[in-house]
Amino acid sequence: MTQDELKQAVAQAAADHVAESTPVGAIIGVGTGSTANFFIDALAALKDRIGGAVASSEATRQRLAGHGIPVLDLNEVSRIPVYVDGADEIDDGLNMIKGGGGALTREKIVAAVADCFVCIADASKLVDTLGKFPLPVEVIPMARAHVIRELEKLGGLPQLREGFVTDNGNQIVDVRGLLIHDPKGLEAKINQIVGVVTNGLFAMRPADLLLLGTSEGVRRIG
Ligand SMILES: O=C[C@H](O)[C@H](O)[C@H](O)COP(=O)(O)O
Repeated sequence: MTQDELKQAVAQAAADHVAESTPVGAIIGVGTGSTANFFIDALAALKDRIGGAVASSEATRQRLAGHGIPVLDLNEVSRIPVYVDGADEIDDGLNMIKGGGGALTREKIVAAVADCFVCIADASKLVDTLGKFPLPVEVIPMARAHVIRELEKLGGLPQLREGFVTDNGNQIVDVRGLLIHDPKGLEAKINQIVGVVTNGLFAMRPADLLLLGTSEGVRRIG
């Protein structure tokens, strides 16, 4: 199977999970990226059953709207039973690195409101130790140089993502060369650097369920 076919299979499995596990009229949290895009396409078949969706990025908002799925502002929503999103890396404790597409902050906000985080990923994303994928950090532009110096002190090789602006008007610094043995501790430590909005470690709020696309079928972990 190709990587896209694996992504499509987990996206369909997530849409089936939404249909089975949420009440009619539920608001669904929707992530960002190529795997999440397959999920949005699968979710379109449920648009008369769900109450609408909360988007984790402008790109996702546009794709949902293109399918005629109502998109709600998070501030109008008190409960999201399920949030479905991809990941750049995930370990067997369901801690993740996210933000390859730069949407980490809004993703973390929607995930924080959701009762259940379902991660959808092809098998290449499952790793023993997080950190091979450069860790994205969203920074307030005027703090960029300060944050880069502080990230260097943590042992990483930070690099500005040139020409990229997040949906929040900020910049992304990608940190290479980290072997992350304590994802929760590092997530907290980086978030304490003044000028950091958030970083792409999702360890304080890991996924609850991983739907992993393999050539033998979709594996459920968690
Ligand atoms: O900012 C982007 C998100 O965190 C994505 O969920 C992540 O980068 C995975 O994207 P993809 O499904 O395209 O590999």
